[in-house]
Amino acid sequence: MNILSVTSEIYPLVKTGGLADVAGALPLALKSLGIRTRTLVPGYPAVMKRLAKPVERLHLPDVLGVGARLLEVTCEGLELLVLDCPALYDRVGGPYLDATGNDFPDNWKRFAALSWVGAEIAGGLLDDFQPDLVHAHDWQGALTPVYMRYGRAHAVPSVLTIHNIAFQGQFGFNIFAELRLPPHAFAMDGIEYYGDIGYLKGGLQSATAITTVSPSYAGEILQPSFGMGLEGVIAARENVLHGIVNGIDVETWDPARDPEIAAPYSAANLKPRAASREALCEHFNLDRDSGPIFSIVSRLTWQKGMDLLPEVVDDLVAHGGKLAILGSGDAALEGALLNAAARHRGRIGITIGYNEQLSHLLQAGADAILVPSRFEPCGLTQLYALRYGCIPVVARTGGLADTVIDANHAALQAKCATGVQFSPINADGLRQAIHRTIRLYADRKLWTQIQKQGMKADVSWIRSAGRYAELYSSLISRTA
Ligand SMILES: Nc1ncnc2c1ncn2[C@@H]1O[C@H](COP(=O)(O)OP(=O)(O)O[C@H]2O[C@H](CO)[C@@H](O)[C@H](O)[C@H]2O)[C@@H](O)[C@H]1O
Repeated sequence: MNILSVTSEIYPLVKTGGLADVAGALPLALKSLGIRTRTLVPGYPAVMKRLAKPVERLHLPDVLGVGARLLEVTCEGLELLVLDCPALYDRVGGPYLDATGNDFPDNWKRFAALSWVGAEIAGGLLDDFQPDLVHAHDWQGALTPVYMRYGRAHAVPSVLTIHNIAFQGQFGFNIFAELRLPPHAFAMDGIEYYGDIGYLKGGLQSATAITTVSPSYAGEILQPSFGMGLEGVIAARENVLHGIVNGIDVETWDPARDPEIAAPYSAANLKPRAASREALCEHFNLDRDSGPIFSIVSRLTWQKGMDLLPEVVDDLVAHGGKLAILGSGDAALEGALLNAAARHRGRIGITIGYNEQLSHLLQAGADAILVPSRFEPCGLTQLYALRYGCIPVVARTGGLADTVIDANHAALQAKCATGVQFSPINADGLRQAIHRTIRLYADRKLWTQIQKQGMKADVSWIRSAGRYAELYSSLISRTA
């Protein structure tokens, strides 16, 4: 089976969040099931500099009006097709934002071009690679099924995965002519979205099947409170909606072999965690007392519930806890958390920024991680935490609810608890969850039991890759 994946990020080449982790890990997991995935990604500078001896497959003189090349290369075990289009991607900044943090004004064209090329490949652009199915991700890949539907690849099945419905790719009608879609694509069952153009909306209308990254979130996005305006579109396609929980790359995230942590350890011997705890205290300038260390590895945004933190930190410290924060995002939140750290020297430490290495040390050295997200399609940090014996303290929503077993009385009795869940998702809920975690931490035997139980949880891709494989097969056989 040949799959074309279309994504705007892929670990380890370019990552701003969980999409990159999934786009990077799923092809490797599918490979062991005999499924070959090639991934189409934009040739940002971060990608181009990682490519060793890429092969130029095609010169594309007119990708929505700009010239481009399609390169082929294998990198870190991933088979990549790189859209090298300097006019669209050779920029200072990240994949979506310029150096000052603003959206590139032509993002609509940058990702329409990616999707257009994806659809062309589905339609037979490459003589040695005919995808049996196309798997597109988020709004940046969402026009792929749209171009397929209105073009020559209409018979090839497609899957669109929603990783974050908060980002929908909505643009003014004025771009329509430049997208080179037929006039009838601007319709309610196409890409028209409240008089504008909706990339994710169009993708949801056009893909053969829709997935999101946990069963609970698949149910939630049918409701107005989570669907962010798309609940009606999704409800109309509920019969092709699937929730498949994410796995993690258990090779990269393995406390027994992780070069980024102070000492390797496993569930059989958790003692070496102490070395990472010490390194973490050193980095974040935290007191060396035995109080529990909570951690945060997150975008500092409302989605992630990070605005709740300033409201609970004084209480966390008053109860003997410490907090190590790694994140960046909303400037006002960064300011509030820097202020909290300044008020609580030795108890709260913060590193503003994105730091992959440090995120590993936090999982290995902290006692618990706080994930108070307002909504969370799946969430990956709690899965890394489970694998590292760092107790996840999570809001009861989406994939967080599906992957962490709350340490309630029954679960503790049955020895199956792996973390702490809380609701309602507000400052009081989080405060209560922190109190409960501190009480659990005081019982060292119980705490170790929860750590070990979490480390036993299957967070690998094996099961979920199997579910994607089943879905792909069923769609391919239906359209064959
Ligand atoms: N400052 C920092 N330094 C280093 N690493 C940092 C960091 N901030 C975040 N990260 C890392 O970025 C990733 C974040 O992934 P998440 O799944 O938690 O959320 P995200 O909202 O990006 O993903 C969306 O897509 C994914 C994938 O489907 C869903 O799990 C999720 O629910 C959805 O919102 C993790 O690998 C985390 O360790």
